[in-house]
Amino acid sequence: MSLTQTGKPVALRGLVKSYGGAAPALAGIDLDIEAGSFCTLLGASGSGKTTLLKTIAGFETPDRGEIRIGSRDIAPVPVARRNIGMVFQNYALFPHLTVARNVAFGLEMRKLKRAEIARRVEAALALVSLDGFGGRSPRELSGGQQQRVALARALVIEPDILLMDEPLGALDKNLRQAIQVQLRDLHRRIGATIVYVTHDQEEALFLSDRIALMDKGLIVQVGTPQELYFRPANRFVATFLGECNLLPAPSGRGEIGLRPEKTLVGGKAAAADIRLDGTLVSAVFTGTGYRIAATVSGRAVTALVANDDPVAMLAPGAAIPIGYMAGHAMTLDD
Ligand SMILES: Nc1ncnc2c1ncn2[C@@H]1O[C@H](COP(=O)(O)OP(=O)(O)OP(=O)(O)O)[C@@H](O)[C@H]1O
Repeated sequence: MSLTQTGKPVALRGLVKSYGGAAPALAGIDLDIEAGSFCTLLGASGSGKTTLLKTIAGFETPDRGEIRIGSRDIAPVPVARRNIGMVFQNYALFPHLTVARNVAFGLEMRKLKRAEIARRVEAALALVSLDGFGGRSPRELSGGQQQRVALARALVIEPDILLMDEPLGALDKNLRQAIQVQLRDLHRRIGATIVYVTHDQEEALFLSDRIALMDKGLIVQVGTPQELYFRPANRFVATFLGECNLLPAPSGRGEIGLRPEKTLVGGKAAAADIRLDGTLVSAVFTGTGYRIAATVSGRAVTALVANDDPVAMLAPGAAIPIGYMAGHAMTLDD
């Protein structure tokens, strides 16, 4: 048996949630998540990501607004009947139960037949590459393996949507990257709708079909990773997602955003559409090249150059031309 399924779409309308503090945790959220897509809620600490996830799950009740999963309004539906899978940072496995019993938990609650439970548990463990681990205790597993058990436990109930709150937050960087690859692959195979919370922008870029960037209880911009990276709506998005140089617009009104990889320095700036006078601050070796820090009229500018670029050999304080092609300048609303 496989756990392949078609996830359901999620529609959030005008969600407001206040805990009684000065500013609401959710200040009016509108968001459409396509069936079977991987949507990430990205934002700094306190932006409202977890509150939004808990509201969808049913652990928090919104003050206002509507949540639809598929065609049904889930406001009146209790947590246990929402058919939502959940995975959190601290795996919350039952330490006294075997891996198989942990995974079986949701199915036992639903009173499925024993043979059916065994079959689905086996399929779920295979899905997360833990075949043969059913008889072990969670204590005998690594952090990454425990997180995969938590994932199998969430998937085994064939949820309409899968909510994940910083599931890789407790893992070290190498393991996190390995599990990101597995998770992306798994999502492609099973077709579940996933709503994923992280504050790690690289993780969001790597995993998501769409990213909803949150700030102060609002969604600032939603789009594909490429849309947010190349067409940020405003300065906040431009600087939150990836690095961004901010320079005065050639028109003299407002600023433009320029990615370091589109920032030309030294000889390469000679052919640029827009040329500026810069001063070298430092050139730091990164392995793949040098990271150039410079200033232009008192503003900090970062550029990336190849290992053999003569600019990297100059002394700090040297005058260096800086430039960019007009098409690479990102117009920012504010
Ligand atoms: N149970 C609660 N009682 C009171 N205030 C809360 C509660 N939970 C969250 N908040 C407040 O609501 C706001 C949003 O918190 P939330 O946990 O949703 O943010 P987050 O983006 O998930 O942050 P983090 O990345 O740190 O988990 C914060 O100002 C937080 O202090």
